[in-house]
Amino acid sequence: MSDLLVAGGQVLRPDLTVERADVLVDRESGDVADVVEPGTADAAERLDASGGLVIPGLINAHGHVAMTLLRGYADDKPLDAWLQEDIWPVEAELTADDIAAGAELGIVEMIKSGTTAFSDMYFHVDRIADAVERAGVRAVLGHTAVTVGKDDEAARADMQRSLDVAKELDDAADGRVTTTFQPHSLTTVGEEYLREFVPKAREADLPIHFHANETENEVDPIVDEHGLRPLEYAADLDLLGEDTYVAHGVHLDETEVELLADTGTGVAHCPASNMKLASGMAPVQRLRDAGVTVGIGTDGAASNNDLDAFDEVRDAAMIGKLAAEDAGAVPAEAAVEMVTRGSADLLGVDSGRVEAGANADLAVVDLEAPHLTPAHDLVSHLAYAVRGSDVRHTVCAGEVLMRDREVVTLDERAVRERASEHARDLVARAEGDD
Ligand SMILES: N[C@@H](CCSC[C@H]1O[C@@H](n2cnc3c(=O)[nH]cnc32)[C@H](O)[C@@H]1O)C(=O)O
Ligand SMILES: [Zn+2]
Repeated sequence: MSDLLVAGGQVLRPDLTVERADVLVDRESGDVADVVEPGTADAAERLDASGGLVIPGLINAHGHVAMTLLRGYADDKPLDAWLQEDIWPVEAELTADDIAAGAELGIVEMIKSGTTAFSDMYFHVDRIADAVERAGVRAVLGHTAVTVGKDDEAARADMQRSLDVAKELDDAADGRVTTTFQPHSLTTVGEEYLREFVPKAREADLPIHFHANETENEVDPIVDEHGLRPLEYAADLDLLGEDTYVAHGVHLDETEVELLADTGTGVAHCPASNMKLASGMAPVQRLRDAGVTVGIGTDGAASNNDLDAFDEVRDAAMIGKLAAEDAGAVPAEAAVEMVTRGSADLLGVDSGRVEAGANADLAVVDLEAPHLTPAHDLVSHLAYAVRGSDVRHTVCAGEVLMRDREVVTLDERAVRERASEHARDLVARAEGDD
């Protein structure tokens, strides 16, 4: 038998109701086989969910996982200054081994806080895919291309690399890795390169992911140069569509919201990063009202500064109310829906719901804690009160990744030690070069 039974707890159903049930997992297919009456099924392996809530593993729709190495390295600056003065000079020194160490750290952090899938934009992506494979999580990866500051040959090579990596790594790690073509943003990739390479990505049927409308500094130059709003410019470049999702979408006008809705383009909302870099407040309720699919992401650990998706759900609910000036905006159900079904839609994975046939990507949240007492409404708790450290077990593709708060696929202590070493050496190299 290759079944796993997550037994003895309550289960969050796709309609966001909660019931007492056991979840039967078919480890062969990696799917949920059934959600059954408590005590009516048995299996070769059991995970104890008593006193807990079984939820779909959270899905982190946008980030840069290896940036865990830069956590706390540079804070308290706006995006442009932060990237140009602090982050890019250090990233220029990053080796493939650094990125492997940072990716492992980020993945361990996500497994520990109940995240089973993430979307990532970075480089040395083969090493990130390798970490994903060993850790057992699910990821949508890609090589992020930047052309500003590069000569024509280097710029074209970077764009080509984004295409090549997306083709090569698609379906890696037994299908747990899929890919996107990734121009970094509309201001860090020149128009000529977008005109040349976006059609190639479309031809190859590659989904597309890029940063858009994150800060006002990113909007104004496009309006000045093209006389178009950034997403109108993106539409003109054939960048929008059902298999495109943009990160951020903070500064959007009404035309752009409609463009997103009409083209089926998704938005990965990153509330903590937007607050920390003072980028602005994404109009999340307006996007949802217009029918835009919104997922939730942490962005990199250097602008957050953690990868706990529960924090992000709470931030999304909070800042969504501020942005709409309405305490009824982005209610708990909406926030929970975004980090599960919404993010799953963006990533193109059949996760984010505990239901027969869906991927068995699950987390069990321990409810026996003072900050989760009493339990009037567990969806409210998931949005406003649960923390990543409340997660007891994590399962992805039917395999147990964390049991009783202990990560079983990677050695947490070794991963932390290796990452600390790489981070220290990296910063020494970068600062020594000045
Ligand atoms: N720096 C590389 C490739 C970029 S990877 C993705 C980039 O996104 C950067 N990044 C992280 N967070 C954000 C954000 O919020 N907005 C824009 N870029 C970000 C990150 O530091 C990283 O440099 C090159 O020059 O070719
Ligand atoms: Zn980002």
